[in-house]
Amino acid sequence: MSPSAPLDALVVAAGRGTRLQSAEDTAPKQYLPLGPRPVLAWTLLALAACAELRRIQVVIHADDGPLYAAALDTLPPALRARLAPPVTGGDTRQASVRLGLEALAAAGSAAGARDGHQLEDGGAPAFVLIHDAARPFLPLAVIERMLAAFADGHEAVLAALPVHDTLKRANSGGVATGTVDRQGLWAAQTPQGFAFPRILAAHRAAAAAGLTGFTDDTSLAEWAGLSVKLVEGAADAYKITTRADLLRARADAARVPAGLPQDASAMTDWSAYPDIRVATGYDVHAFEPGDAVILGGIAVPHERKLAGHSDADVVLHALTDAILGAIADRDIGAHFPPSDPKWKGAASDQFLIHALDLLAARGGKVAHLDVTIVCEAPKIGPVRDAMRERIAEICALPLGRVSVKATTSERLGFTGRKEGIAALATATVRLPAGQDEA
Ligand SMILES: Nc1ccn([C@@H]2O[C@H](COP(=O)(O)OP(=O)(O)OP(=O)(O)O)[C@@H](O)[C@H]2O)c(=O)n1
Ligand SMILES: C[C@](O)(CO)[C@H](O)COP(=O)(O)O
Repeated sequence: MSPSAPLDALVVAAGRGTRLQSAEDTAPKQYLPLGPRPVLAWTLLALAACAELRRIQVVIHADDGPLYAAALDTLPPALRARLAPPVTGGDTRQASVRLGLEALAAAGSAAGARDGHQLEDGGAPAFVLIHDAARPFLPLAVIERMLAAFADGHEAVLAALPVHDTLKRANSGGVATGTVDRQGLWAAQTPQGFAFPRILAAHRAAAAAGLTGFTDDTSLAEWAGLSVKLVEGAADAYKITTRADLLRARADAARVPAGLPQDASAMTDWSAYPDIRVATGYDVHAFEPGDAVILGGIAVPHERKLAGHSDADVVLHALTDAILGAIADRDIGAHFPPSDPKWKGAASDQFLIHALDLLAARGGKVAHLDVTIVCEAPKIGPVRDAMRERIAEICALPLGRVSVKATTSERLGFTGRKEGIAALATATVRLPAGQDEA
């Protein structure tokens, strides 16, 4: 995939959610609320985090026009402008995907003419990511792994997770009849990404052959002879299928900092945030005996660990202070006193999330984060990207807005003597006008 090859997403949202629906629910699962917005709106926000994505085609049920319109009302204009007019789906997921693909193909032949919609059609895409509306919390890192696979020349790419549970086959009476070898088994998620002409042809061929039973697009692609490349999916990209999944999603939505959906920066109209603030944070922790340090939210194997009341993650602590600095709201110690036993051994992502919540409460957004780690060891280069990904995930930021750097202090001072690690962070945040109160 060349950087300029047009990439579109297709979101299938025409199902009825029969495995979840009960008397309590007034709508199919993709329109049920998860905090401030329905499932489908979260899904679109997550996809829109991908700056390379040109347009999103949603496939809806013929009965769901008003529900779809209400879902769109919860989204910012910048995102709505990237949506093609919705098209009506079919009786199966397979049929809905095919109808969505046909709409994207038709965009190629009727550029700019559909429904007088403001979106510049610009032709059919070169690549398409097909995604379930029912998977609202797709991390941007998964999309980035898929784009990397396209760039490596793969024409069909599946986000999937290795199966870790022992698998049983059972009879209709619920009695085990055998154990399935899980070696080499993966659970398919979405997105599933394809060279657009290849998946369109495959779906057309399956329909022409009267084959209607494909539960996902990569099984159809395999049938059509495409080789499917697996990339690592994410536990967070789970599908809402049952009521238990819905309750899990409601809890997850509550943990996402208010006003900071997953693509907060990618979709932001920054002109609405004229108050630009840059603040710094600094933290130091000493080494003590151990076998790994926690840095930037990940465990880095090392001959020592960092001593501290919490997990002693200097990187997340420095970032937390930088964000608190930008909103002039004291420092991490004031919010999370080391004297409070509650924070003993605490994972530091919660400190950072608290600072992000305070920023969001003022209507603000993070524009950029930059950290410098000062230590002789461990080596930061090999874990830099994992650290960036974890920070981006915690802060709901695109990866391109998170920077991690490292330096030694030339064997000078306490870091040079390998007595501990220091981290310096800079946060650039943007706020709406009028946030001057102390
Ligand atoms: N005719 C269909 C069936 C499913 N889907 C979409 O495909 C995704 C994955 O399907 P699934 O979880 O099975 O959704 P439902 O079919 O709605 O659920 P159920 O099988 O419980 O009825 C969902 O986003 C769903 O809206 C669709 O667009 N058209
Ligand atoms: C596409 C899919 O979400 C991949 O896991 C899945 O196949 C949808 O099928 P379901 O059986 O209807 O959940």
